[in-house]
Amino acid sequence: MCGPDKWSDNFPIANGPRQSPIDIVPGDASFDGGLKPLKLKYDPSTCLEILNNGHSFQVTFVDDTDSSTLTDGPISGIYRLKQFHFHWGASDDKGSEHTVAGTKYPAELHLVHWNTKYASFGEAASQPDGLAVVGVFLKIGAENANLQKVLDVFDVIRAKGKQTSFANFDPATLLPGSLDYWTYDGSLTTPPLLESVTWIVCKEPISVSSGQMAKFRSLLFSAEGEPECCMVDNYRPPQPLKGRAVRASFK
Ligand SMILES: C[C@H](CNC(=O)c1ccc(S(N)(=O)=O)cc1)Cn1ccc2ccccc21
Ligand SMILES: [Zn+2]
Repeated sequence: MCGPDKWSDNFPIANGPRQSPIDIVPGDASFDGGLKPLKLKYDPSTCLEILNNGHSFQVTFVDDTDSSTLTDGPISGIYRLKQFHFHWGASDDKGSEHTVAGTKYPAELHLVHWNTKYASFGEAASQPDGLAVVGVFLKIGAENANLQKVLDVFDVIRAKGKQTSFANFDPATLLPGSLDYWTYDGSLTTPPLLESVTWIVCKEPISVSSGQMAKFRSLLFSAEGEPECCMVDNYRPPQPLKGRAVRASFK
């Protein structure tokens, strides 16, 4: 498996100056009163499909209009929602990409948005201000009924390459009550590891039950007809901060 340790062979940017994820140390983050509250406006009718892409599962959205957008927060302009996906572990003690003072969460949600000053996601993905990803930690607790709507279609997308239509899902139902956040300049956490992401990591986690985490682990990295390989530990470990500032939207 070409795990994270091998990525620098093919993607030298893996050792670049603004790689993600990072360990967020709350005491080292500087409160910035100039940061605006996040403004997330999502239209469930833009939800299109859900697919197993072999390294996670993702829910993709129609992004040819400003129906589902991220504005304000640390960014300027309008960023459109392209997709959301998750990262998780083989057990409940690991799985998130960002960590908080060394604490790993069992999973992390990423809502991926692209800057509409560029013509498309693909073009934006190679620009330093091209993408904005909202990260939300998942913490073991009560069953999450909104998340369950996504898990209920896993049987149809169990193997790599499988996809199915997925309509009228409102990603706002996966957001925590508080949208307090940390923000820093970073990258995609999977190859091509492009340094084009303004990261916006929510301080408050959402809940997931242990049984629901087991459902995540029922997905496969492998395609149909291949030896079954459980989709687990699809997270990149924290990368060097290299002098970057992490700002907090809250005191
Ligand atoms: C970079 C793209 C594939 N990667 C991603 O989209 C991606 C998004 C978010 C993360 S994370 N874990 O940091 O949130 C990681 C990878 C390939 N690609 C290149 C051009 C392009 C055009 C349309 C669709 C995909 C395209
Ligand atoms: Zn991700």
